[in-house]
Amino acid sequence: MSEAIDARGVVVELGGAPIVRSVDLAVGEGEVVALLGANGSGKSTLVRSLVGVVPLAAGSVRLLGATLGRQVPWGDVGYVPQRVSATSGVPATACEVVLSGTLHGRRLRPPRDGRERACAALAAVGLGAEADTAVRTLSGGQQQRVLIARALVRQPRLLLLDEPVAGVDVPSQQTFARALAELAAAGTTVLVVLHELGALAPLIQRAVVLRHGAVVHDGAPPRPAPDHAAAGHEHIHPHDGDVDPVHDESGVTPTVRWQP
Ligand SMILES: Nc1ncnc2c1ncn2[C@@H]1O[C@H](COP(=O)(O)OP(=O)(O)OP(=O)(O)O)[C@@H](O)[C@H]1O
Repeated sequence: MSEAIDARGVVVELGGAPIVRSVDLAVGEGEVVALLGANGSGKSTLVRSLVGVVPLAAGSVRLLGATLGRQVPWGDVGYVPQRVSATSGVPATACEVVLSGTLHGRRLRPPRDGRERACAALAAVGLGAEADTAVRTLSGGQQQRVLIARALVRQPRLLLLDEPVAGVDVPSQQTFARALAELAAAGTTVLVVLHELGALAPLIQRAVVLRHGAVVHDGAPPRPAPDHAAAGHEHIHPHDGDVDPVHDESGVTPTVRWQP
């Protein structure tokens, strides 16, 4: 299996402090991997370094077989940052924002079927009825879904999502999970930062857990104990192995919450 992401010895320093500490991360083509960890463990910073938004202090990254830089086929890469208000001041409709996702490199005009594809991508995140709505009038959660649709419309080979469903209502999470499942079935590689697996749990094949900027677990995703997963309860379960997958920064409290 060739690697869609091949990161070796990645170190990121921000404000003079090491935030990501010598991370090796290989994600094979077609894999769906969750990046987990407590607040401040470096998940966003790692993902940002993988797409070149923050510079590497050391190490190397290859995406889709190319060294990070202009050689990467960016048209095949979708990236949705953690919720930002980047769209809130933009006088554009949801459809127009999504259409901009089809533009990259030398492609300066949307494809002929652009609107159709944009509408399909909006429908995939539960916003089919909002295509012509000005994004600035949408809620924060809806704007985040517009950005997800903007990444989906590329029909990317590699999709990096930073907490895509944080603050999104459960039905919309499920709609999004279905869209992601379709992409994954079509062979798209997905690296998704999550606090909880939630609606995406059935898709996640592997979990990488960061703590203090270093990988402390890379393997099976945390899963609920079946006899405890009664509806309406929130449970905390350590992983089956000898490593608890997510701790708070004190290293004491497991914080993998399973919501049935
Ligand atoms: N630009 C910056 N300058 C200095 N420190 C930063 C910067 N950006 C992030 N950090 C610090 O890096 C650490 C990791 O942040 P990061 O956002 O990557 O963590 P995270 O695991 O994604 O957290 P969360 O789950 O809260 O989003 C935090 O301590 C944060 O304060």
